[in-house]
Amino acid sequence: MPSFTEARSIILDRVAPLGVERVGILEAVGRVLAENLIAPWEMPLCDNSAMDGFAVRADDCGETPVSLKVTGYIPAGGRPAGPVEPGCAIRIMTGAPVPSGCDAVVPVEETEDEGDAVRIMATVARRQHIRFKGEDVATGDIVVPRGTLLQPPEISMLASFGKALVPVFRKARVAILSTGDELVELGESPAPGTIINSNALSLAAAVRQCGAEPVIIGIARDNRESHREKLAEGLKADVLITSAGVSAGDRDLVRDVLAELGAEQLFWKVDMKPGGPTAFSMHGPVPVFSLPGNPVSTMITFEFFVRPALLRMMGHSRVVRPFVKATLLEEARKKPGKVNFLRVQATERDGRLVASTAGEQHTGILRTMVNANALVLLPREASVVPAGSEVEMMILRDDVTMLER
Ligand SMILES: Nc1nc2c(c(=O)[nH]1)N[C@H]1C(S)=C(S)[C@@H](COP(=O)(O)OP(=O)(O)OC[C@H]3O[C@@H](n4cnc5c(N)ncnc54)[C@H](O)[C@@H]3O)O[C@H]1N2
Ligand code: MOO
Repeated sequence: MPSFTEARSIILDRVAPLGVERVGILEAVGRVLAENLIAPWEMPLCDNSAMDGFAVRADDCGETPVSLKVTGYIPAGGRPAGPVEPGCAIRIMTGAPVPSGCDAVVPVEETEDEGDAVRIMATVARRQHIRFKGEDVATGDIVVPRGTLLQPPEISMLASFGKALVPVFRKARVAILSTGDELVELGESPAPGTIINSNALSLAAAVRQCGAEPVIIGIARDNRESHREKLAEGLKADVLITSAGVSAGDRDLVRDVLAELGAEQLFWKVDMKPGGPTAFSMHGPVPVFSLPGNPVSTMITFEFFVRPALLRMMGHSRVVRPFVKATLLEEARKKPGKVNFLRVQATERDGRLVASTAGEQHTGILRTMVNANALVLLPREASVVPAGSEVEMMILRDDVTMLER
């Protein structure tokens, strides 16, 4: 039986980035750039002022205070002005091209207005307050490499070079199939013995959170025909996720029917709890994740196995949530023989991460998952992990280290 890291490696060895598509620049946020952005021109395009003030010749300002005749004005967006005569200055705004002959800009705060002239009060160094042509980016520089996750700074760079359409890795289309005769759809009333198909929604939410596109294809009932029909439909997507029907029950048909449809099973059962009965197979290029049906197990196995795969398929290079060190605040107990993941509430206390249990840890308890923001790894052979132990913890929610104000 593979460990969860071995199982994840088996998956990641089998998946690769999908194709490339061009999307509008704002649609590209959160996506991964599929081609290097090479600067088609330099930036800035000309020497320009970094301050509102006066463009001067530094040589005229050897001894300050000194008065210079103001012979012109260049606003931002103004045209580059001709050479400036010795003893003269040009009023200039931030971003405006520095006129030829000038080699420094004096901020307005360091001057006094004298009508037709300006009095320069502070000392002036050559090159001060000028943004030089090409100092940011040279023509031909790779300014955003292929594989970069696009965030506002990269969007700024793309926009600066006129890229309205951006090549990004395609979104994965992820089919989500629930299985089981006990399931009813959201909107129907549950009765004893039935259960609302919440896994389809939690999985769709998780898929969407990864930036992929969920396609909920409904419920396969507990017979071979229904499984065959629904699984075949799901296999048309880039990825198929099923929930339930993978443990030892006599109606657990998912793996069987997948094999019948030609899928190659790469593992079934992982050394972890929750999530033990997870199976993974490939049907041609389509990865198929068969997740256990307990809603908690479904979400946890999505985190460990599906999320990294979807991210890789969409071009991300950082695909695995890390484990960080934390101090466990209460004793945890378990049966030896399997790695367990304890659902915890993580917080930062005096600069250290601490974890306390998020509630009853039975896999059937959904509320504990709602209360949790992290998982603590309890090692395979441990039976008691004492309070105060340093443990490995995986943070699941992005706001854990944000401050409440
Ligand atoms: N004899 C054994 N029994 C079980 C084992 C085992 O190893 N031997 N493993 C247990 C573990 S661990 C888990 S996890 C579950 C996983 O079983 P399945 O994946 O086959 O899922 P089901 O038994 O069909 O359902 C489990 C549970 O989840 C509920 N469920 C199912 N689908 C949904 C859905 N779409 N939305 C919400 N809830 C769902 C279902 O009603 C059950 O309560 O097996 C143990 N048994
Ligand atoms: O592995 Mo099951 O997912 O423990 O409840």
